[in-house]
Amino acid sequence: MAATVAQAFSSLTNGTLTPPLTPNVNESKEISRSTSPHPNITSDQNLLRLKAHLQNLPTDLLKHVHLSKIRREDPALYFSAIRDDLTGLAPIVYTPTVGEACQKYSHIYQGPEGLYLSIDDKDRIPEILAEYAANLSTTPQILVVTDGSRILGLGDLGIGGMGISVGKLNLYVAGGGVNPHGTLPVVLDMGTNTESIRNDPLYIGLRRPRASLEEATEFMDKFMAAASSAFPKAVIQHEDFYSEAAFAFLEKYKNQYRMFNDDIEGTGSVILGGFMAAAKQASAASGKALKDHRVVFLGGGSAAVGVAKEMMNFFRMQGLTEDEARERFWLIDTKGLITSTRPDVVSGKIASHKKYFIRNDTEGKEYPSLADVIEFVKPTALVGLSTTFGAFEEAVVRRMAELNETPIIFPLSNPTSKCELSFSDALNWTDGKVLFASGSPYAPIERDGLLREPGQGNNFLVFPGIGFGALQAGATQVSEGMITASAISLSEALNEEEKRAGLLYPRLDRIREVSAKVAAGVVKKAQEEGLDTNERLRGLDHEALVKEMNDAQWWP
Ligand SMILES: NC(=O)c1ccc[n+]([C@@H]2O[C@H](COP(=O)([O-])OP(=O)(O)OC[C@H]3O[C@@H](n4cnc5c(N)ncnc54)[C@H](O)[C@@H]3O)[C@@H](O)[C@H]2O)c1
Ligand SMILES: O=C(O)C[C@H](O)C(=O)O
Ligand SMILES: [Mg+2]
Repeated sequence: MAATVAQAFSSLTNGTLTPPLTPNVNESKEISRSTSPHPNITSDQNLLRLKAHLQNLPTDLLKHVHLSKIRREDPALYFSAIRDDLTGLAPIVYTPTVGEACQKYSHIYQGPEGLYLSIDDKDRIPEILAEYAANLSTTPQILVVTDGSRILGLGDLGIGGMGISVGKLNLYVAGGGVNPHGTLPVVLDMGTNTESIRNDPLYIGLRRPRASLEEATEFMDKFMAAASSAFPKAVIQHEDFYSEAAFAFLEKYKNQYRMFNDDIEGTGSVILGGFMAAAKQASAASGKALKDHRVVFLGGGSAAVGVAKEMMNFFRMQGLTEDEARERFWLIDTKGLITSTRPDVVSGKIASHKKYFIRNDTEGKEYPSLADVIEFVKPTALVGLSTTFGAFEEAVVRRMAELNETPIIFPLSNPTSKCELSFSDALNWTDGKVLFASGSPYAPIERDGLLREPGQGNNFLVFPGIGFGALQAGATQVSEGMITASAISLSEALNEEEKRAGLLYPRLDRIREVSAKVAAGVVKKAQEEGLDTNERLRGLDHEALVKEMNDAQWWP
């Protein structure tokens, strides 16, 4: 049985040429008489029908599946629905439902959604991509590529990772204004280490253990070279690679191709942006200097290390040196606080990406639990990137509220089933004092007659602007400076009303405006660093650049 099903889908994992997310679609507003069952059906009516149908579907996954079908058949209709209700539909087309869709990818599969490349075809990648490019009538501008090895906090989902590439590109279009015809989701199928997936008769990916990092790098080298040659102007976003591979690929390709890693750099940017607002509010309440904030991280993977490194810029902006800025951070992984005296550190077995944040000032004492570390550090901020549901327990959260007038608590793991702390517990256990942002969305809560709105510290607030800005600038690279510029632009995008309401991030219904500002910041920095090639945008001031970005956005 398994073999038959695998054979039936073998074309998928054989570098089959599949159309991009939304190929060659007729975008005319009225349906033509020849194809419509009735000449009076209008696009407005179709939109109303879609909204009504979605309301009648009982689960978020069914809504996700239905919307995926609409996206393939009629992208203008799909993106019109999202335009009208991004706040309501983002949780369906993106985090958290996209996580479940990736887990069940082979079960809900309705047809190809992008480019599926198999490691078995690694020697043919240049030909496959060249042929693919030759058959397209529109040129991809943004590629989101994953190997499915670490999808959100859900582990190795193999070819199911395609769902996340598609989900990210949905946000590029809806939030960033990229033309859907210019988006290309890619999954690199290198096997999966999740045995239950390999043994699932419906699984459409390669039934082999995941390739080693060495083999994967050989494949990636070919993919990056071939993709950059087939689509020379495109921006390539790396997504949800397991941490070791994520860092290895970023380091290898960063200066060579127009690429960035969303989990390391996009997340770094969005959390730096939110922390700038939170630290300001916390310092105003406590009188503590901005440079004296102390940040504890639960998690030592690509997201935690990427965010901590990017957040160091906050302290450098306060005048601290690199070493002084680094000393503001304490990282905890499954073995406890990362100290120079911990056995895996002493033996050199610790993963190389964690080494930068080893604490040298613990005098031989170890701090195995989060509660121990909180007592030792007395932090002002607590960040969760640990993939562990409920890891911010009541005692820890209450202690944060005792130590701080307004504790900053960011449980950022996705999806909701992996989140370290819910918004309601955060409010209850801090007596409403918390400055809160989570990776997956929570609904606002009324408390003491006030509507408390949680922040959503998710990289979707910046990656559309980073990619779009890099594209518009014709940037040759996506530099660290451009990433930091995106965070600063995000923090400056809060409007007066949002500031008065104490929000850490702009509201989602303004995402197009925010993305244009983020993109403008990215373009400006590319120009300053001499990485831009679009001469037309040179010499424009910030306002003019924002207008250019707005004008360049695609609307359904
Ligand atoms: N909000 C966002 O925008 C955003 C962006 C990127 C990643 N994330 C989320 O961050 C999470 C981590 O991603 P990653 O790539 O770093 O994954 P990872 O698996 O590489 O890292 C997880 C880290 O957490 C540590 N850990 C696990 N359980 C722990 C526990 N109980 N106590 C202490 N440490 C523990 C592990 O040792 C590891 O260092 C995922 O859930 C992902 O969805 C969120
Ligand atoms: O996909 C998301 O929602 C954010 C992030 O990229 C993640 O990996 O969790
Ligand atoms: Mg991700």
